[in-house]
Formats: sequence, structure tokens, C-alpha cells
Amino acid sequence: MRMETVGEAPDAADLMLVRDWLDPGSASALVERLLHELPWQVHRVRLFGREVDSPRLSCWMGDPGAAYRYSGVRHEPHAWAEALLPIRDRLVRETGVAFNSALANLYRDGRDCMGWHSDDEPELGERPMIASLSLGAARRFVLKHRRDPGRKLAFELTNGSLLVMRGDTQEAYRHALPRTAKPVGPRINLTFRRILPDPRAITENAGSRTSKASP
Ligand SMILES: O=C(O)CCC(=O)C(=O)O
Ligand SMILES: [Fe+2]
Repeated sequence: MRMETVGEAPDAADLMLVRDWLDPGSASALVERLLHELPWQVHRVRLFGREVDSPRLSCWMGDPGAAYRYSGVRHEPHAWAEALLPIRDRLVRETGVAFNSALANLYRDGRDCMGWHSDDEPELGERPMIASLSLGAARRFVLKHRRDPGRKLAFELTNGSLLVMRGDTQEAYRHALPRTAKPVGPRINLTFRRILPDPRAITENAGSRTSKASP
């Protein structure tokens, strides 16, 4: 696997970007399948204390029991899409992390986006590894340090690329997928996550930070 390190020193976005983790042909074919096969929904997110529709379509998938919360409500995941099983298995093999869920996001065009947030839900535990597979149109991904906003990173997530975020990345940085005025086709992003079995056991150590602070 050819790795391209885009992180920096301690305190520290610990990132690994693998271009063409999936070859572009397979990645494009997967977009077509997932566009039609996933039960896409508009998720609601909390923004400055109000609930609003998120500007994208989403679908949570996972093993039975890998329940997750958003906006204070516990949700059971949809079953894994058949097309994603080999991908999940390969990621588990290559990372050694037993991913049991994935959040799929569909950015229909350049107006769809994701605001600044960290993937720091308590059920992910501390220093989670998140494996993010991008399919379809290339979009710019940005990270900004929480306490030192001058520390920024930005790069393109191209068709078939895999971004692995680890270590202190969620703790130290927030990330976003900005909207763009350029004409762009649909993009699907899959973030593979490991949801820990009993979130109640870990809530005391987490949750001081807000997550999904913007849509
Ligand atoms: O679409 C992306 O690349 C980012 C998605 C993301 O940050 C998330 O699902 O938490
Ligand atoms: Fe995220």
C-alpha cells in the first residue's frame, strides 16, 4: 500500500492518505451502486441549539447492536450494503481495527457539504481510528486545529482515495467538507468506525466537547 503522509508533528493531525486505494473504475462503479441501493435520508443535526436538516444525504450502516446517537436519540443502523462487505473486510485486515459501522454521506453537488466538527462521539472511545473512503467527484477536505486556528491542512479527496485519521486528530483538530461553486458531480464518502459495545461505560471520559456543531 503506497502511503502519503499529510500530517505534521505532535498535537497533531495523525493522517494517512492512500490515493487509489480503490482503482478509479471500481470506485466509480461503486458510486452508481450505492446511489441506487442505499436508503438515503436527510439526517437532522443540531446547530446552535436548533435542529436543522443537514445539507447532504446520509445512511448509517453497521452490525446489529452497533447503535449510535445523534441529536440525543439512539438509532439502530441499517444492515450493511452487500457491496460494502468486501471493502469493510479489507479495511479491517489492513488496519487491524474491527470496524462495525459506517456512515455514508452523499454530496449531490457542490452545494452539499459538511460543517466543522470532530468525530468524537463518546461511543467511538478515545483516539478513535476513522477510515474514510471517498468515491466519485473530488472535493476539498480541510482540517483546523482547535486551539490554534492558524494550523490548517487542506487537500483533495479524489475518487478511490482512503484517508485514515488516527491518534489525537479528533481531539486536536476539527474537519469539514466545504461547499464549492465549481460544478461537481456526486460524491459519496464512507467513514468506517468502531462503535464500542457499551457507551455508558465511557461517557464519563468524553463529551466535554461538542460534536457536529455545524451542519
Ligand atoms: O465527506 C467527507 O470527506 C467527510 C465526512 C465526515 O467528516 C464524517 O462523516 O464525519
Ligand atoms: Fe467527520
